[in-house]
Amino acid sequence: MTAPAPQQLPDAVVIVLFGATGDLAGRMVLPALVEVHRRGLMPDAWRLVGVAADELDDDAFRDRFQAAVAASEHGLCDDWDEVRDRTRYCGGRFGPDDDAGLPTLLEEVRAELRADTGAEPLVLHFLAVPPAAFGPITRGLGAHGLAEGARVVFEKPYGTSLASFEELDATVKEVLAEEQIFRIDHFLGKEGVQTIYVLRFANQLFSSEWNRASVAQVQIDVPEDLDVTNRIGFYEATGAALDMLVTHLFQVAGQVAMEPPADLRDPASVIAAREAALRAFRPLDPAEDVVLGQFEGYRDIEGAAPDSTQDTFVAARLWVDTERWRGVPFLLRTGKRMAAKEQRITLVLSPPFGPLGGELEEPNTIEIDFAGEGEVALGITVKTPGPELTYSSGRARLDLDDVPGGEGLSPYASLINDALIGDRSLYTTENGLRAAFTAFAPLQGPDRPTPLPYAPGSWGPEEAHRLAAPHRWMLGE
Ligand SMILES: NC(=O)C1=CN([C@@H]2O[C@H](COP(=O)(O)OP(=O)(O)OC[C@H]3O[C@@H](n4cnc5c(N)ncnc54)[C@H](OP(=O)(O)O)[C@@H]3O)[C@@H](O)[C@H]2O)C=CC1
Ligand SMILES: O=C1O[C@H](COP(=O)(O)O)[C@@H](O)[C@H](O)[C@H]1O
Repeated sequence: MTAPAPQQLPDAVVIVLFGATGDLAGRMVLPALVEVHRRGLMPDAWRLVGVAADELDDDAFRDRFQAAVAASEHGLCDDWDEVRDRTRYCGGRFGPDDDAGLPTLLEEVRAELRADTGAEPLVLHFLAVPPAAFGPITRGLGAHGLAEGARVVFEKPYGTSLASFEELDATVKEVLAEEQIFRIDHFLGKEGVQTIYVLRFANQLFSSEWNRASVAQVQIDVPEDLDVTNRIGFYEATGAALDMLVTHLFQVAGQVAMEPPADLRDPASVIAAREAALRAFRPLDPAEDVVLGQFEGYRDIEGAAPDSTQDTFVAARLWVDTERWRGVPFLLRTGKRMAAKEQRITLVLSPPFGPLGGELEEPNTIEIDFAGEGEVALGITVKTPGPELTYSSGRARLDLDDVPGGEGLSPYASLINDALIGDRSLYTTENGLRAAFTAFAPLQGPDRPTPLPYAPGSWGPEEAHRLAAPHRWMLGE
C-alpha cells in the first residue's frame, strides 16, 4: 500500500524523547528512529533531543544511544557519526514547575534547523515514560510554550480503566487538541496487522467472505512463552487482561471487524471505521465469556503476593454487534509462560454447502500471522493425490517478507513515520479507547472471575477450550 496521499513529511523536525534513558527508549524507540532515518523517511533536517532526569552531557547520552542502536536488530547505520551529531540531551525533571532548560535547548536546535531549511520545524514529543508522568509532562509542555503546533506521542497504557482514561484524557486535552495526540498501540504498527486492509479490500476472494455468512469464528491468538519475573512489579499491578486484551487485542479486533472506510487513504475515514467497530463491542460478560488464568509458580516469584489473584492469561469471547458480525464470536487469547510465542488472526470459515461440506473435519481458514515480518496463509482442503477420492487439509502461505519490492518496517518505525507525516490512522483515538474501556469494564468489577491455574508451557486453563466450541483454538493442541 502506498502511504496515505495527503500526508506530508515536514521540511524539518525535532524529536524530543522523554524517558530517553529508559528500557523502551533503548530497545524500541531509539533503534526505530535510526531505522526511519536509514530508510530515508526522515526529513533531511532532523534532530533528536533526549530528556530524562540523569544529568548527562550530550556525549554521554550519544554513547548510550549508540550502544542501544548497536545492540538492535539492524545495528548502526552507515552514516552513524552524522546521526550522533544530530543528537542533544536535556537532563532534569521536566514538568509544569520546572522546565529543566528544555525550552532554551529546543529553541537553539530549532534555530539551527530554521537556518538550514528556512522552514519552521515540526516538534514531535515522544513520551516513553511511566504513565504517571504523562500528565505532568503534558502540563509542562503547555506551561512552557512547547505544545503549540507540536505532535505528542503517548506510550501505553493510556489509562487503565474507563475512569482513569477519562481523567488522563481530560488533563491532556487541557493542553492539546485531539489531532495533536498520537496514542501508540504498537500492534497496529505491525506489518501483518496493516496488511488486513489490503488483503480485504483488494481481493474479492477475501472481501466477499469477510462477514457472518462465511465466517464462523474470528480468533486473535497471542500466546507468549515469556516469563514475567523481570517485570513482576508491573505484572502484579496490571495483569494480562489489562496489559494485552483491552489494548492490543481489542485494537486488532477493531481492525478485523471494521466496515470498509469511505477512503482508505484518508486517516479520518480509517479512524472513523475502526472507532465504529470498537463502539459495537458488546461489554464482556465475565461469567459466560471470559476465562482468566495464572501460571503455576507465579506466586513464588519474588515480588508477587503469596495469595496474588493476578491474571497471567486471558481468553475472552467478544461479540461485535454489527450487521456484518452479529452472532460471530471473536475469540481473543493471550498469556505468559504458554507453550509458544505466536501472534495469529484466524478467520474460521463455515463449511461450504455441497456434496462434501457436511463431512469436512477441518474448517477452511484465512490466517494472518502478525509476528515479525508477517505472513498470510490459507487453510484449505484438497484432494489427496492418488486413485481414491479422499481429501486432506493443507496450508498455503505467503511470507510478507517475500513480497517483491517490499521491505517491512518495525512497528515503532512504522508508527514514527506516521507521526512524522501526521497520519493518525494507526493510532488509537479518544472515542476508540473510550469504547474499548467500556467493553472491558465488566472485567474490572465484582464479577471478575478468579484466575484458574495452568501449567507453565501449556496452552492455559482447560476451561478456555469451552469458549471456542464447537471449534477449537486453531493454535495449540
Ligand atoms: N519496556 C517495554 O517493553 C514497554 C514499555 N511500555 C511503556 O513505555 C513507557 C516507559 O517504559 P519503560 O521504558 O519500560 O520504563 P523505564 O522505567 O525503563 O524508563 C522510564 C523512563 O522514563 C523516565 N521517567 C521515569 N519517571 C519519570 C517521571 N516521573 N517523569 C519523567 N520521566 C520519568 C526515566 O528516567 P528518569 O527517571 O531518569 O527521568 C526513564 O528514562 C511506560 O509507559 C511503559 O508502560 C510499553 C510497552 C512495552
Ligand atoms: O506491550 C506489550 O507487548 C508485548 C508483546 O509485544 P511484541 O512486540 O512481542 O509483539 C508483551 O509481551 C508485553 O507484555 C506488553 O506489555
